Amino acid sequence: MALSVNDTLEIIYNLEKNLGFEIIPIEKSINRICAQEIFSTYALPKFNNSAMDGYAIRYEDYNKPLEVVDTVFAGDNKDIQLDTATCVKIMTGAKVPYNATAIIPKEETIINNNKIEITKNVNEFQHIRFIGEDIKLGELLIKKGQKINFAKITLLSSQGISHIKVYKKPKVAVFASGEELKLHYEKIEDYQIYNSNTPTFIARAKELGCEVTFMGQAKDSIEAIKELIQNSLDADLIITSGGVSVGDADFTKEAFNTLGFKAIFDGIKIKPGKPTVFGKIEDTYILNLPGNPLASTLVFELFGRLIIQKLLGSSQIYHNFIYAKMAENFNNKKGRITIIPGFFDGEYFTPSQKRTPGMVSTLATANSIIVLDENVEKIKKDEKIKILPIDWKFFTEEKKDFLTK
Ligand SMILES: Nc1nc2c(c(=O)[nH]1)N[C@H]1C(S)=C(S)[C@@H](COP(=O)(O)OP(=O)(O)OC[C@H]3O[C@@H](n4cnc5c(N)ncnc54)[C@H](O)[C@@H]3O)O[C@H]1N2
Ligand code: MOO
Repeated sequence: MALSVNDTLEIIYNLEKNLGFEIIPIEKSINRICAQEIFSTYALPKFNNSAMDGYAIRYEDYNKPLEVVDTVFAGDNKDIQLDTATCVKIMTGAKVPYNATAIIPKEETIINNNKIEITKNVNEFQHIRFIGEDIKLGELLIKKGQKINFAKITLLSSQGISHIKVYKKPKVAVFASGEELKLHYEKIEDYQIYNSNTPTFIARAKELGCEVTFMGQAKDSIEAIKELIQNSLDADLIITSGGVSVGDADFTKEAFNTLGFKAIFDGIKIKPGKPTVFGKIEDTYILNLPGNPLASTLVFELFGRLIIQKLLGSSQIYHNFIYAKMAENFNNKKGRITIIPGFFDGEYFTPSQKRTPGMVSTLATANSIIVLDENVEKIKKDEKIKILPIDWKFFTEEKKDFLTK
């Protein structure tokens, strides 16, 4: 029995997996998922320091000529106390004297006989960067399950943290079966086709942060498929495609079953991709996608990516979306939740024209999907829709004015 989309998603949200971890240098942690809570061990700034090259003064003295009694550079460790009508020359980043309550930028002073006069209005505490105003001591900086990106590296390095605990990359094994299939580097006959699904899922699983192994390609026989499955069982997830429907040569399901496969779901009430099967042999999850190239990739984008988020240890396991407008009137056959690929230009979503389940060309020009409720029959031009990005570096080939005015 095919499962509803909601039930399928609930199963994925609640998947269980013991995730291994490793401790690695932060330089190697980009795109990895943090497996610990990281708290600050230093306040930042560590001490009150100057935001300008200029003079540190006592605010109450600002309208007097002030004698320059010392100079402090960034990195100096001087404990200075200002007397009445004195100031110190100070550099950006240098420690502010204990009782200094304003910094005067150099260009707002006139210096004469080692005394400065201030030429502009002064506000109390101006240009002082106060201890802890950026990061407080003991503040939670990175949560378990968050992805490390360049900005998290900023946090870690600013705290002098050299190594962190991250979840191990999920091991993903990919293979395909089908007598008609050949790999892209093989010679093919007129009656054969290239296997495009396996390279697709290898590439996508790598993009999503997995350690991926290509296991090979089985002939359409139970024995051949069984061998591939057995060789893949040290993976956390096997992704395979094809052989799930009812054709006479669809042996994949049978091969899995003879190896103790426990189905978690068998079929999803979705279009395309209904014959998707998901289950487990021992500790290895198995996602058996339909053979049709577009069907398998779309179903993977909606469900497979979330399975991978779970296996990565990410706390972001739900789809987010962007509101957009439909670029044209659109008709849909109602009855099943439907995934429509298309192109989002930053404002409008244009459904891909060619999008039948067996096509391979569609996603190369799409960058997002919309998922239509089973009752949707029509969407009007300009109607508000929710898009799920599938290619999320937001650059464009078209020159655009991106300034908010
Ligand atoms: N009588 C029925 N026939 C079909 C049904 C059905 O319910 N009743 N469902 C259709 C749907 S929906 C889909 S999707 C496909 C699923 O078929 P399989 O998953 O068993 O896949 P195959 O039969 O092996 O192949 C389908 C199609 O995809 C091509 N293919 C397969 N693997 C690859 C690959 N690695 N790279 C590129 N192309 C691949 C294959 O050549 C076929 O054209 O079943 C429908 N039929
Ligand atoms: O999974 Mo099939 O491609 O729905 O048509």
